[in-house]
Amino acid sequence: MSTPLIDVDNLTIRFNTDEGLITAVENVSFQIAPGEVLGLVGESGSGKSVTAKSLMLLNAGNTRYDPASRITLNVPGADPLDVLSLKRERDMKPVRGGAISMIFQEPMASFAPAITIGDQMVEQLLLHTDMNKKRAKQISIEMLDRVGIKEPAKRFDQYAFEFSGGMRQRAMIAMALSTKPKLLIADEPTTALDVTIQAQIIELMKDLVAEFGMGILFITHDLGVIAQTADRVAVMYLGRIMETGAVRDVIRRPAHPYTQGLINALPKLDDLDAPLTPIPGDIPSPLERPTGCVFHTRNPNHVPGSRYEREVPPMTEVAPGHFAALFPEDVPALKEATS
Ligand SMILES: Nc1ncnc2c1ncn2[C@@H]1O[C@H](COP(=O)(O)OP(=O)(O)OP(=O)(O)O)[C@@H](O)[C@H]1O
Repeated sequence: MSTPLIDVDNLTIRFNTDEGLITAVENVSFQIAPGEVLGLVGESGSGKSVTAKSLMLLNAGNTRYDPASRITLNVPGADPLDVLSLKRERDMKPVRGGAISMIFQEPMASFAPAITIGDQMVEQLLLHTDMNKKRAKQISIEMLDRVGIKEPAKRFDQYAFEFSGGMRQRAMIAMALSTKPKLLIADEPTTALDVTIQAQIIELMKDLVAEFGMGILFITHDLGVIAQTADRVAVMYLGRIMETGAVRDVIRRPAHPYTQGLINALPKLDDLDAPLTPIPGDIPSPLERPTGCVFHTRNPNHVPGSRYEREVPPMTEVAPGHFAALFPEDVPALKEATS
């Protein structure tokens, strides 16, 4: 990979709580290149949002980043930025709505109810660019048009409550993209939408990646959405990456039992009578993180007493560019190659 836009290295995030220090993300590493979409997938509570928020330093006040964690933002033409070292609000400007923008599942949360959509878009542009108000209005209307909002000049003067759900999502994308971010973080951006609008939004995002060449971190619990949108995927469980690689390789040939479980839990459209096979058990509380491989307590193939109970398995390359958190002796292809 050429210089990645964002380089997350060994990220460990803990939270100080009344019950003690809990680990939400542990030794997570990934990179995103310009024009690349990385999907981050996993069940609720696996640490996807906390990971994403760390890129913009948006986690709550009780967050403790491990000193060995590094997040480096490489914007072409600028010096590499050590994100976790930023302390002052004004130094954070590049990562908050400048080089990085974020869109959320619930667009209402992104818009102030009593300010028009247009004024909010203009305000954001004035904050992050050198353009004047007239140009900011022009760009905002162009962006509303670009995301498929009809009569954009009229819509510019309306409030979020006057928009339908799908339109609000489009407006939020327009606002997030108007500053031309280098990296877009999309946290479950289509979960609340019906499937037709969801498909339109996904197509729109793909077009925009091609047009602007930005990188996207796309977060979802839905593997089907990942298959449609991402180039590569990282599968998270209880704060750790279990498997990562090109999306087709990971979905067609999942190597880790957790990824296999997520795929088996999906309904099969060609066999609606087939029983769904959810992953057994619930995600343990972060206060009771299993030792060794965090998934061993739910792995249906777990052999009691095996080293997975004590040791954290390394990210083993199971196929070129495709890694899984397994000891090498448990990867069938590697076993054949080495024996
Ligand atoms: N400020 C905080 N203080 C304590 N714990 C927190 C805090 N923020 C997040 N957590 C915990 O961190 C863990 C990971 O949460 P996160 O929201 O990243 O999960 P997620 O994978 O995005 O799930 P979802 O799909 O439900 O959004 C959870 O156990 C959550 O309760």
